[in-house]
Amino acid sequence: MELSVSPRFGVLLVNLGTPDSPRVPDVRRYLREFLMDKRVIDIPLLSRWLLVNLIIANFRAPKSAKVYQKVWTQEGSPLKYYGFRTQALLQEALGEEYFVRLAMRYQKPSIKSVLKEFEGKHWEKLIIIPLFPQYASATTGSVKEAVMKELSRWQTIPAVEFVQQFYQHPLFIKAFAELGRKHIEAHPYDHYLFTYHGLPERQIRKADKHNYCLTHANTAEIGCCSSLNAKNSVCYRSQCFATTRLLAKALNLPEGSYSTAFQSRLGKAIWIQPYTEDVVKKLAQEGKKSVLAFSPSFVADCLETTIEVGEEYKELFEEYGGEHWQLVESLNDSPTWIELLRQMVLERTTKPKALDLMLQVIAEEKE
Ligand SMILES: C=CC1=C(C)c2cc3[nH]c(cc4nc(cc5[nH]c(cc1n2)c(C)c5CCC(=O)O)C(CCC(=O)O)=C4C)c(C)c3C=C
Ligand SMILES: [Fe+2]
Ligand SMILES: [Fe+2]
Repeated sequence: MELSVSPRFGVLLVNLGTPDSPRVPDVRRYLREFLMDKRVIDIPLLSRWLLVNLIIANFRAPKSAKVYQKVWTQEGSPLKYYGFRTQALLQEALGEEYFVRLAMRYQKPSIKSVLKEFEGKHWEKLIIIPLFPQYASATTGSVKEAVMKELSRWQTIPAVEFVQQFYQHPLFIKAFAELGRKHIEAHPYDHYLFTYHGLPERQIRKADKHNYCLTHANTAEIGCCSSLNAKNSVCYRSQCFATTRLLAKALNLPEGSYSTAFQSRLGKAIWIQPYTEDVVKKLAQEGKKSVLAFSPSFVADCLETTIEVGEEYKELFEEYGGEHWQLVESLNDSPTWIELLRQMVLERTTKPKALDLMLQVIAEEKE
């Protein structure tokens, strides 16, 4: 979209990133950059370097490349394709007072290169939106660190606001509920599964300044995450359970008909539980025949949704006796998702309506 007036506000959307192509060297380069991030693999530098450059680069990269080949489309990586669609649709929705760009935390387009487009212009404010609904140091935290590092080099640093999380924003819940409802209306399901990207338990404990999280004897049970409170509001696992509760409510799912689980474990450390793999097997063994699976830690379809949830867990479910498995597509370029982004920007760049009203009343009283 051509902008005819100078925009007042900059909007930077940042997603995780994806390889340039599904070829092994590109996947290796992507995994190296991603997993050398100390917020992602939070172990000492030497151990991380050895793990990434010896094990991951040689053994994981060729395996991951095969999976990337499956998810790749004519438009390339879905994560990038939907990222650019979102950028264009949000630019259109916000209009010429806003300048919207997409960057990736790893690989291209890099945060550094995209912020160059913003540098040296007069901004009333920059709004940075890490595209992760639930906060984790490995994702949102890492984006914030990388953006702050770049901005710190600017001569004039404008007002900047980061979106910290949106796991309970009414429009986020509405957007996923709308997508799920279409499937529910078309087919009855025995069970609903909400499967989120996992995290090492160690990272949850590090973020927990109250020694509150994961103190339950059986960390596979909901335990500390059964409700949100002042002690666990920064806990990624708690935020995921909160998203599940809100979606279950929006969709009128009866208590007991839905579960929360965590996928995509990497390495030997203990990750947050229950693991999706175990839950899928258990559901099939209990005699559940049809499952509708949501993946609400992702805002765009990617390897982790299309292949891991849509294909691998489906196969596992069928292997253990399940019959019908359906993945709910991600937000991708859905109108409610674009509206959520627009609202999150407007909430930070326009005066609240109540304030406008108050100012109007004061002005009228003076007259
Ligand atoms: C939704 C938020 C995400 C969190 C939290 C997260 C943590 C995390 N991830 C890894 C390791 C891998 N993740 C991979 C892919 C991947 N991860 C996310 C999102 C989160 N990761 C997305 C959106 C994707 C897909 C990217 C795409 O191009 O489609 C991969 C690469 C794929 C593979 O080889 O399996 C790895 C590896 C860790 C270690 C971690 C937390 C510490
Ligand atoms: Fe990941
Ligand atoms: Fe917690």
